Amino acid sequence: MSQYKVRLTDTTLRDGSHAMRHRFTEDQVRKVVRALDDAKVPVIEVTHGDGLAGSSFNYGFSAVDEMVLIQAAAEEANQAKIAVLMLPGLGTITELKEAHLRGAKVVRVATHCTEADVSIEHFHAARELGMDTVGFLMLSHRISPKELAAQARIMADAGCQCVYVVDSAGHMIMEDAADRVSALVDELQGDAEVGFHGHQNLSFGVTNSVYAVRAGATRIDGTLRGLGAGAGNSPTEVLAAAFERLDIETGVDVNALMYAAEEVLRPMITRMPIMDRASIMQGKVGVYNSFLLHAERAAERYGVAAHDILAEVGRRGYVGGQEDMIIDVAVWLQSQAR
Ligand SMILES: CC[C@H](O)CC(=O)C(=O)O
Ligand SMILES: [Mn+2]
Repeated sequence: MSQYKVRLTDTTLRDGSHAMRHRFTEDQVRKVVRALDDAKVPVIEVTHGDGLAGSSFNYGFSAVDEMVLIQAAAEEANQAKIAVLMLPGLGTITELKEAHLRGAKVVRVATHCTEADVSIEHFHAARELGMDTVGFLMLSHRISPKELAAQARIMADAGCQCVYVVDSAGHMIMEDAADRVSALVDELQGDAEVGFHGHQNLSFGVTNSVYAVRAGATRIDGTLRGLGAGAGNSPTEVLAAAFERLDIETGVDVNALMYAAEEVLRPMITRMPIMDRASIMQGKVGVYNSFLLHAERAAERYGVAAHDILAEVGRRGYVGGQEDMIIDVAVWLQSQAR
């Protein structure tokens, strides 16, 4: 019997939505959910890339109302639970209740790593609805393992059943992930599980996930073909194959996942995330991956380089939710060039 057991969550239809500019159609969602469900992936996340109610001028409009997509996903899934992401303040309990009515069974409440207290009400509401609850501490590299563990404690005390170390910038390298996961496991003492969400900016998404599992994480995120924000996520099919080789039990069908990645998702992809100059810069300086497309748009508009914008955003320490301030940086860089 394997020493390690892990529950995979696939977020192609949420984090992958960033790379798709939030253009997934209902038919695409149905096909991807069917394929992931056939591969026995236990949790599938479906929402606008920025979570419930993310469809907006600031974050980019969804092609199809996310509630329609959530319901379609719930209709297609036989064994998988459908998860939704929410950022308190953007998504509210009103949207959470509607997502639940449409069939969502899991909510992942995402906050900046120092702001766990803004999730308390959302966890209370989700538990009252009978949903599974997950906390998502974004940009987890920005604070020490000990400080992160204190934030995880706030989430667990509010009713969160699994707290994730989230490498939103793909900045972490091996022990960065392991030390944070260990600190959370020590702090939570079984009051909540610990998860890990990796990105590929420095090509460590899968390796960091292995380190996270060995440090005690029991839930790991991925996306098919690594479709996701910035340089993309840890690819679910690679995680599954690597875990199989390492005797880490996932319960998924690796061949069915490879089919899902290659035959089902690949033809839908309009922009494949890569480790290019801008996304490597995000990993190097620790900038939120969701900023990439915003920086590219500002770069084109103001005639400056996206990687320069992202480097400056890193110096200024911006966090998720400050997307509009990327324009300030682009304007400032343009003025410096004159
Ligand atoms: C919108 C939140 C963000 O994309 C969540 C996430 O996947 C991350 O921080 O990596
Ligand atoms: Mn992500």
